[in-house]
Amino acid sequence: MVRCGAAVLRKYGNFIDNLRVYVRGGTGGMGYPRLGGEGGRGGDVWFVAQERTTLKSIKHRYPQKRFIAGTGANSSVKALKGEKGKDCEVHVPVGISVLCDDGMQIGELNAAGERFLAARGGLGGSLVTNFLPCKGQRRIVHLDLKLIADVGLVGFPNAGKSSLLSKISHAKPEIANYAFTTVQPELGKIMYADYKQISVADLPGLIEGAHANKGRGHKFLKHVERTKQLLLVVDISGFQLSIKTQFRTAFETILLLTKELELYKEELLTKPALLAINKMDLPCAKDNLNELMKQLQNPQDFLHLLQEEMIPANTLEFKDIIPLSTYTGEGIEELKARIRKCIDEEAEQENEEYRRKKLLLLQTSEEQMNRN
Ligand SMILES: Nc1nc2c(ncn2[C@@H]2O[C@H](COP(=O)(O)OP(=O)(O)OP(=O)(O)O)[C@@H](O)[C@H]2O)c(=O)[nH]1
Repeated sequence: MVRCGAAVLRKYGNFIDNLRVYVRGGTGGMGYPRLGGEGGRGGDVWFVAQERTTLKSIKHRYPQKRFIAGTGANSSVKALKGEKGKDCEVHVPVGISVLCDDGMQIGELNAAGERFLAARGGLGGSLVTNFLPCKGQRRIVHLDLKLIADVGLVGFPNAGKSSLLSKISHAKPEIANYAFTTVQPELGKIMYADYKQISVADLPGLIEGAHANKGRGHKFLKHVERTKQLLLVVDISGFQLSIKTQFRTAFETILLLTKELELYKEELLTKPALLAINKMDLPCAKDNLNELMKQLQNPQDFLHLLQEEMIPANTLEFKDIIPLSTYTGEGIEELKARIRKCIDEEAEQENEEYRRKKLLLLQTSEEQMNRN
């Protein structure tokens, strides 16, 4: 069991999901005025997405976090057109957003091999520049990592997300009866008999007010953005962060989680969602579940139990609700099957959409050809 905040901080210190770096394109080469020669263009700085790369490893290898491309070659009698400077390629993890210093997003790298031009090299000296070379583009950018996983586990601390992740996948997260045991996103994979794999990310401890960056709010809510499916995990016996905070029933917990997601980004509520109700082995769990199901069927009849600011404007529509216990294993296989079904349905819908668009495109180009 992790007992003190120091341990938590130490573990968190291992995970980096944002890195500020300086990039500079190479300066162009000198032109050759007498012979009208043109200097080589400066090299460019590229970010290239690669599996198994972490921001931490970049920081470790390049502690100065400066990436500068090569200078273009000067024009000479032997080579009137100078050679281009050497490009600088920085391998970054998949799932990176590139942001300017003012927070504006300028690029995204979502698959291995994707490239982003971070800083363009300067032009070589030529007649236009009076044979003087131009400097390369220079700027500070932020590499912001958002995990890409098929399923994101969303729940308040102690709901049993880590326990669930280790039950359904091969991940070995830290588990303890202590809120915020999970302080960095943990990834696992569910393996199916037909070798299909579905990745699941445990997105650590949301708390009330996470949308306003309370706790580690934004740091983790941003990871939810790139998951295809949400799996809300709630403790059937309710949730209380500490003795100083109010106790929340499972129903209240679900509404609060919905509210946090909604306040952070409304679109998150349009993602397909499943609800896992954990700790069904506890005494009174069955009675609590009956009560909760009644509340979920007609939530509007129970909203008076909540303070107004806790009520989300929209509700999450759960594709399935699965009671389970990570202790006894009840419901685990069913959950795995439901996750699979939901992901497959989504993929089928995407394929259908793709086929429809392609057909439309074909029809339009055929019509255009006929008209010509
Ligand atoms: N009775 C019971 N306890 C459970 C069950 N699943 C998890 N727990 C316990 O609940 C506590 C919290 O479990 P975790 O898996 O660490 O919860 P978490 O949601 O990952 O917590 P954070 O890391 O704080 O976000 C631990 O003491 C677990 O042993 C369950 O099915 N039944």
